[in-house]
Parts: sequence; structure tokens; C-alpha cells
Amino acid sequence: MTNEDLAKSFPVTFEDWENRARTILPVSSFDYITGGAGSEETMRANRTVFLRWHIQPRVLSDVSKRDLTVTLFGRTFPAPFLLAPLGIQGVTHPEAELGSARAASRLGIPFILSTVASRTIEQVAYVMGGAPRWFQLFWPTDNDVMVSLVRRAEKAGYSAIVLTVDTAAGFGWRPRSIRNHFYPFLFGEGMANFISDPVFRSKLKQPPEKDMYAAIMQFLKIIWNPALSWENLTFLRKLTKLPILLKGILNPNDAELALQLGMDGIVVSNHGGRQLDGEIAALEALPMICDCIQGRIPVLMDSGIRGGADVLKTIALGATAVLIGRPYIYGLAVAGEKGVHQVIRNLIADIDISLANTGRKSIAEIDRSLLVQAQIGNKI
Ligand SMILES: Cc1cc2nc3c(=O)[nH]c(=O)nc-3n(C[C@H](O)[C@H](O)[C@H](O)COP(=O)(O)O)c2cc1C
Ligand SMILES: CCCCCCC(=O)C(=O)O
Repeated sequence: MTNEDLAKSFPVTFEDWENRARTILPVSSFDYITGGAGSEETMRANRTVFLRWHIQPRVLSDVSKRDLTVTLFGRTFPAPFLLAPLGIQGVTHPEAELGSARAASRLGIPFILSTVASRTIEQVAYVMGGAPRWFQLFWPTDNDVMVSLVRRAEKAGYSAIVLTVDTAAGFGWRPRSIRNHFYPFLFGEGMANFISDPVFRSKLKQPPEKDMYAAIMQFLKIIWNPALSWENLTFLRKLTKLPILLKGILNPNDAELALQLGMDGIVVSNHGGRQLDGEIAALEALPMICDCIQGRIPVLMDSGIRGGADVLKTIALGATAVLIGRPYIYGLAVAGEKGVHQVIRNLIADIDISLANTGRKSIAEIDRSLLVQAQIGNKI
């Protein structure tokens, strides 16, 4: 089968990809990716909240030349989205993060590597060459290990640190994974960056190759950090010159604190509805946070973005760019690198034609005037 034939047989919509992934993955992996916290109300709200807003297009505005680029921290990217950090991609496809990262680099879309990836910081950097990549940090209780992870990311050419702040206390209550007894860390999945870390290794009595059980126990001891607080950020700010973004912000007060402590960006996110059921949908929180930040630093958003119109609505409500999570991991599940590549290409094409149909020529032209509050039927 040629690449062309393969592309023709690929799914198209988010639901098509999800359904195809369901037929391929073991139930426990599929449920881990798809599922959310509690009764999954927040996960659903991440989608229904988009119905509150309708696009009110303009016509006859010569949209023959269009510009989808966005600039973040001095670097211009071809489209206004990035691949969100998704951990343990090894449970999805044997190519794991290498497949996702290669697909992203072929199209110049930034890839954000998770701390709990199935492949190392250096392996991913190697397959990406000079392509844009950021490193997502879970701040372990062992500060020496944290410093080592940041230094490795700097050395390997990652150009921003995304500190995730909504998981410090632990996994959300995820009934699907509990039902399936899905505890990937117990099998060493997601530990690549720790097993390969000289500082982590130096604290073990035996190397992981000799005593993997002890390495897993040490990892589990340090990975959750419920005591993490705003005071810690001063240390991180001094540690690195790279831009730092806080991911998992939903409250304008926290956004303001982040700014005051020298953070360079914010990712408004509820972790795809996976952490706290009943919490606010990301798109609902976004305008409040943008009103507070007033353009002083970039505000990105994820959780619920599925297509081009979602991207445009999110940017109209104040985001500089968005992250996509589940859409690309289903691509990985279905066809590895080729699947992720196809998902990215589809999303770029969707954004492009949707932008044209709004009557705008560029992402820079998108503002609040694009939207009206839905008056019929779709209010939640
Ligand atoms: C399977 C899976 C693994 C994830 N792993 C991480 C992670 O390692 N680090 C992180 O900051 N967020 C992680 N997230 C959250 C995503 O970065 C992102 O916030 C979320 O997926 C966005 O919502 P969406 O899936 O609706 O696009 C994960 C999400 C999923 C679905
Ligand atoms: C220290 C947190 C580990 C979380 C693993 C990946 C993740 O974020 C998820 O949502 O699953």
C-alpha cells in the first residue's frame, strides 16, 4: 500500500479516529487515553462549552492569501497549535513518542515531550533534529532529579519548559483505569527519563537493569509532589533561562500569581477532564484569564479542541495558540507516525478553510468580533 492509499483509508473526524483506535487498542489502554475523572462531566463540558459560541462570518473579503502562522517566544510556527504532552505513549503504539515527534517535525508543529514519556529526552531530540520541541515537567519531590531533567532538556535543544501544576497531588479519580487495574507505572512504563537519568540512578543501590523493582518504587516515591507551591517557582525561575509556562491554570488569581513570579506563559487546561470532575471547562475559564492577563504573556489553551472551528473560537476568546491531546494520540494508535501526520495535516487543512470561511486572512486577524453568544438551543 502506498502512502497515498494509506491516507485515503484513514479516518477523518475525531470520532472516526477514536472509533478506529478502539478497535486496535487493548481496552485498558483505550480507556486510559479516552477516560476522564469521576463521571466525566468536565470532560464532556470541555466539548459542550464550544456550543455557547457561534462564529459570525464576514464575506467578500478576498481571502485568497492566508496566513496560519503564530509566533511564540520569538519563533514562528506554521499553524496555531502544538502537540500536548501525553505520557506513556508506549501503551498506544510501539513507535511511542518517536512516532509523534517525527510526525510533528515533518510539519514544523511543536511537540511537547512529557516527563513520563516512554522514550527519553535525548531519543526524541535525536529524531527531531532542529524541529521545535518543548519539555513538560512534572516536578518530582527529589529536587536534584528535577534539576537534572531540566538541564538535559536544555542540552537537547528543547526551547521551553511547561510545568504541569494540576497533577502534583496525584492522578485524578479515574474510574475506567481503576476498573481495569491499569497502573502502567507499576510495570516501569513512563520511566524512560528516570531510568536514563544519572542523578536518579545515583540514588539507587543497584542500577535499574539489576533491580527494576527498586527503581520503580523510587520513581513512585518521588513522582507525586503534593507539597509543591508557589514558593518553588522562584527556584525554577532562577534555574533556567528558557521560557516557562504553567499548564493547568483555571483561575485568574493563579494566572496573575504566575505572571508576578516571572512565568512566561500559561496553558489554561483541565488536563482534558482527567483530574477533577466538576471543574470548570477550559474554554469557560479562558476569557476570565485573558481579561486578567491583558496580553502581558501568551495564554494557550487545551482540553476539548477537536477541529478547525474549535481552534478559531479559542483564539477569538483570547488564546495565542492551542494544544491538542487525544486527537493525535488516536492517530498514533491507528498508524504510528503516519497516523499522527495525517491528523496534523487534516487539522491544518481544516483551520485553513475554516479561517477563509470566516472572512479572515490570518490568525492575527482573529478576535472577539468573530463570535456571538449562541441564542438558540445550544446553551449549557
Ligand atoms: C493519554 C494522556 C496522557 C497525558 N499525559 C500528560 C502528561 O504526561 N503531562 C501533562 O502535562 N499532561 C498530560 N495529559 C494532558 C494533556 O497534556 C492535555 O492537557 C489534554 O489531553 C488536552 O485535552 P484533549 O485530550 O481533550 O485535547 C495527558 C492526556 C492524555 C489523554
Ligand atoms: C506525575 C503525574 C503522572 C501523570 C501521567 C500522565 C498524565 O498526565 C495523565 O493524564 O495520564
